[in-house]
Amino acid sequence: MTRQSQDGLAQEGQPTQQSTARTLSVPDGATASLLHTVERWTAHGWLRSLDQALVLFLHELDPLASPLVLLAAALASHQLGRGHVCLDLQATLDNSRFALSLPPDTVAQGSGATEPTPLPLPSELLAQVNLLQWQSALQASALVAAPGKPSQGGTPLVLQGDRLYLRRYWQYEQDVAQAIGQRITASQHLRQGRSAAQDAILRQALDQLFPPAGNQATDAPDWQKMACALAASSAFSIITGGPGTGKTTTVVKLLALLQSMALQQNGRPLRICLAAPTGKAAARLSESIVQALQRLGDAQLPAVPPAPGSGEVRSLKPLIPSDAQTLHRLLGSRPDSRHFRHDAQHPLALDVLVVDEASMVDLEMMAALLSALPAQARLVLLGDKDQLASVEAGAVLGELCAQSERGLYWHETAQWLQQVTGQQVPAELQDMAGKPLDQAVAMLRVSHRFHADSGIGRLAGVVNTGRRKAIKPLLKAGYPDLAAYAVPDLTHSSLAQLVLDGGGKRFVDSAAKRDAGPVGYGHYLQVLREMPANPSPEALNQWALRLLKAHGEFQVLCALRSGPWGVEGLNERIAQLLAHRELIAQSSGWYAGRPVLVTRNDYSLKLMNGDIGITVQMPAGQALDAGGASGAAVAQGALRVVFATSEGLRWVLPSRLQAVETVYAMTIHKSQGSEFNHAAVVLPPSLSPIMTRELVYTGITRAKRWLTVVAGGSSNFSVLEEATERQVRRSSGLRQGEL
Ligand SMILES: Nc1ncnc2c1ncn2[C@@H]1O[C@H](COP(=O)(O)OP(=O)(O)OP(=O)(O)O)[C@@H](O)[C@H]1O
Repeated sequence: MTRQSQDGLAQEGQPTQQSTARTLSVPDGATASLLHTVERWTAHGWLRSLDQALVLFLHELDPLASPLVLLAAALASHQLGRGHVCLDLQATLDNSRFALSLPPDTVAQGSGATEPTPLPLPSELLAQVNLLQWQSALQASALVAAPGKPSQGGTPLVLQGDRLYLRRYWQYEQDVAQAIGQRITASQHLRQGRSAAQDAILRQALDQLFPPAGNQATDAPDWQKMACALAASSAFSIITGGPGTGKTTTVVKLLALLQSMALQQNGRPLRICLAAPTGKAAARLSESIVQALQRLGDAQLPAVPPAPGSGEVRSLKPLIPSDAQTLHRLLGSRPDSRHFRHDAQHPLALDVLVVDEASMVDLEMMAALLSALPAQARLVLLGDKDQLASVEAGAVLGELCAQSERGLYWHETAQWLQQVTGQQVPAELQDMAGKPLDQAVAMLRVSHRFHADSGIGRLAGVVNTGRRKAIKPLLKAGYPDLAAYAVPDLTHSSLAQLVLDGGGKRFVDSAAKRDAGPVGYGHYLQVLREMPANPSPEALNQWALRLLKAHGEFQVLCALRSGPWGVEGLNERIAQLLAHRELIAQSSGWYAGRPVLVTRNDYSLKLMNGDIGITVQMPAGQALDAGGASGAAVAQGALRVVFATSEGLRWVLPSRLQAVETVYAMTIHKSQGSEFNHAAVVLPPSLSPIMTRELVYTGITRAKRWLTVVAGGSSNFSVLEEATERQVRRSSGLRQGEL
């Protein structure tokens, strides 16, 4: 039972000796009660040990700290584990039932039924507390720094309005806001100081790069052209948009534009770097840049002056790099340290940095990146603001783009865009209440990948705008690229069909039933059997590339890790199924055909978190080193796992792979930054806290050509409908200031 303490926080029965013994001093009744509750929450897995350790540390630092402060600290730390940068006090009071990450049914039942005193919930503890009381307790605490208090440089907690931070995260947020703010201010001065002659040159280059063909028929403004103009005139810019809206196409044109301007101005090309948060995303960016460069006709490229000392006409294309690297590699990560080789004292040597899949960049990484960026360098972030936020705390891109649907362009921004692009910003996207940041964000609004009759594009749009009622009719409408069906249990034949041959018969499109249709895992396992006899190293490498490509054609995605409909259950079931069909020799351990996902960067093996490899049985005497060149001969039948990395193929001994898992099924979280010709999103029978609009949208948009949506159990897609209504709002204060 809970009763009330003097400071308004409800308390439970007396603590055990064990809990008080952990603290340095003997706490008073209310504090002891809170410490006891925190201990029990941790024991039940409602809090992390890390959260409890923080509370004990704070109590040691200040034995007089109010239980309200200790509770706030526990919840703030817990929120970090859920991706929130801070604890939003008001939101917690409004919805204190969900202050801990418990499935709602566990909350309702409590879990202390078998214990002497029922386990109190945060909602019970906070029942009599209001925002003012909580803020006052925090303001008064020696552990908390807050505006208006005398300097409290070293306090572990910081209160900013109704947001409580652990100091480190408050600092990251300050640093990020300040660094972006500085770049935006510099850009405003830059744009204001532009001469009419400079704008005329810019307009000419933009007209050349963006010939008017595509958009004339629709009267829609050419957002790619406007995005390019905004980014070309800003030290910081964001180009956001859904799949296939042309982010890479635009950035390649931007880089061509920036190089041509640099060559005109001082004869020297810019040092450009491309990066992404994961190895997979970096590889995909490289691929997309190469393709976008191929599509860019020479006639579209602005003229550049001849190289000094030679009369030769220079081409811009070689000056646009296509090799992207991970952010960790760019910044120079060090083993066992959260500090990078590059920081404010050792800045990166570059003039332009393009970061793709920026929605996956967490706050700490963004702070590190901005601090290592030289003041004069330009930063361009690319990403889809509606995708899942980073695994670690923060939702930087989402927050910076929070207003991008509404544009909020100032009149002067719209006027300047009209002047240099000839494009009109629609009146409804102009608003003098916009902030400086809004002037640096461009949202691409037309998908060029999905046709008007594409089910994938429509489903993504319906989910993204929360139109729950439109989902089922859309799934049943017979779109050629979309199949949706229920699978009552994991042994059902339709799941087997999907996994083996892609379930082409389920698609309306007749092409889907022919060779060019969607494939399942049977496809790459067939290629596996086609290893050439006695191959030369080159022939083996060619075959391995074909194998990896075939594997990338299809992927089963799911929301959860554990349970029968999670990665664990599906991996086991799919492996059994393939073994039963004799497509693989066994369903556990290491065997030819086992696809594995790297779950941690391994710099010695040059493998990145997210890389996928296939286990293969080597031909007799084949001599290959890890890089695919000739090396020590391997015994007949020895297993190697082959990976395609940015530096070519790598052949690795299974025993050297420390952090890998089988990847017949992959969580949607892990799939971010990847795309598959055919993606099958398998939904669990019931809703779990992890299932949100962002998760489902991210899953759907992994499919490039074919999408299968499987409703597990008897849910009949209600899980999809319900998840669509749940949007993640990560607490943070990035947009609270002048940004
Ligand atoms: N203005 C345009 N007109 C016609 N097609 C376009 C246009 N812009 C891009 N495309 C085409 O759309 C496809 C996707 O373009 P791009 O790769 O640039 O998009 P993206 O937003 O980077 O996609 P992703 O979702 O892979 O990140 C490409 O095939 C490209 O040729």
